[in-house]
Amino acid sequence: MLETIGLKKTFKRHVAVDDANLLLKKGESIGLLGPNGAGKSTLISMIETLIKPTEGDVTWNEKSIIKQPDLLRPVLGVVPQEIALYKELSAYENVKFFGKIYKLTGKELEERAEAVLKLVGLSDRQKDLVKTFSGGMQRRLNIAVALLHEPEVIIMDEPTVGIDPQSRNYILEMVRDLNREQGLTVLYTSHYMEEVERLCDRIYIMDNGKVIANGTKEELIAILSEEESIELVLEKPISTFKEALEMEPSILRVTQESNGLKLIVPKNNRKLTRIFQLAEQHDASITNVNIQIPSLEDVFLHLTGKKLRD
Ligand SMILES: Nc1ncnc2c1ncn2[C@@H]1O[C@H](COP(=O)(O)OP(=O)(O)OP(=O)(O)O)[C@@H](O)[C@H]1O
Repeated sequence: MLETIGLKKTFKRHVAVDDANLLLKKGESIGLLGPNGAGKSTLISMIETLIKPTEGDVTWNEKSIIKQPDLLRPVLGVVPQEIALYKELSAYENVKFFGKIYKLTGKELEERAEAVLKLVGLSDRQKDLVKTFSGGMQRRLNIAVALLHEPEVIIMDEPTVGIDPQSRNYILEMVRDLNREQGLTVLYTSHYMEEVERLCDRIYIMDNGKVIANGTKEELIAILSEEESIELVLEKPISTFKEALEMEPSILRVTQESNGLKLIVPKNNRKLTRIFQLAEQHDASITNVNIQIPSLEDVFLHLTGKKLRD
């Protein structure tokens, strides 16, 4: 069991992480969601014992790893946000190099190297130089390196940023299998709500250094149980129509979407007639209306006032 207790990190006068309490139980998969600068990487770096907290503690099976980093390090795998590989070496050479850092040698190293390359689907490219790999293949190799020493816990910091959909899908399926079938405990940070929804048992939402909510997807959505969203598909954007909707007391929030507007309104108080009246007044042509129960994205917006990928 991995736990952060009142964790805080201050850089000069800027509080990057403030009183963060996270609990990651054995075999669980948790997601850490937050906009840029929310403090996710700083929080993770403290768990990885790469930076020291200003206040608070991180415990592994109830023992402080701030005091004894070596309790967690041997069982922790880390997939950093930036790809950390030697581009002039082959995939196999990279894996062997990092294996030696984990103190693997001889037959054991060879077996583990083969196993992780197979797991990430790179066995047939193992002799090729990393510089010839696509971004997605490099990410997969980065994950292979993190799994070499058969960790119990893996921390992945946005492991699918900037890669092709096929590699992304491969990585998501692999992490899911490792968690569900092999019991690997996973802490996964992402900008992609759908990834966290797909992979994680529980989700922590961070903003401005604070953990502002946590729970299962259903629990988080229940925060908005009194609300629903109305999607208005518009022929073309009309800024005065958006402004008029924003002024309307019965409409809680208005956000711009690619093909129109999304409104959050109280349940049972949709005031659709009023919306259509305003559309007419502002010459806005509504081509479609969808009424939906809130999504996790709506919860995020409700809690942080921001879209996840602003
Ligand atoms: N070494 C540092 N010195 C000063 N400020 C820092 C340092 N590291 C992070 N910060 C600041 O702390 C805040 C949190 O940053 P952090 O990188 O943890 O956010 P994040 O949620 O991981 O964002 P992203 O998704 O962009 O990686 C930011 O305002 C950042 O500028």
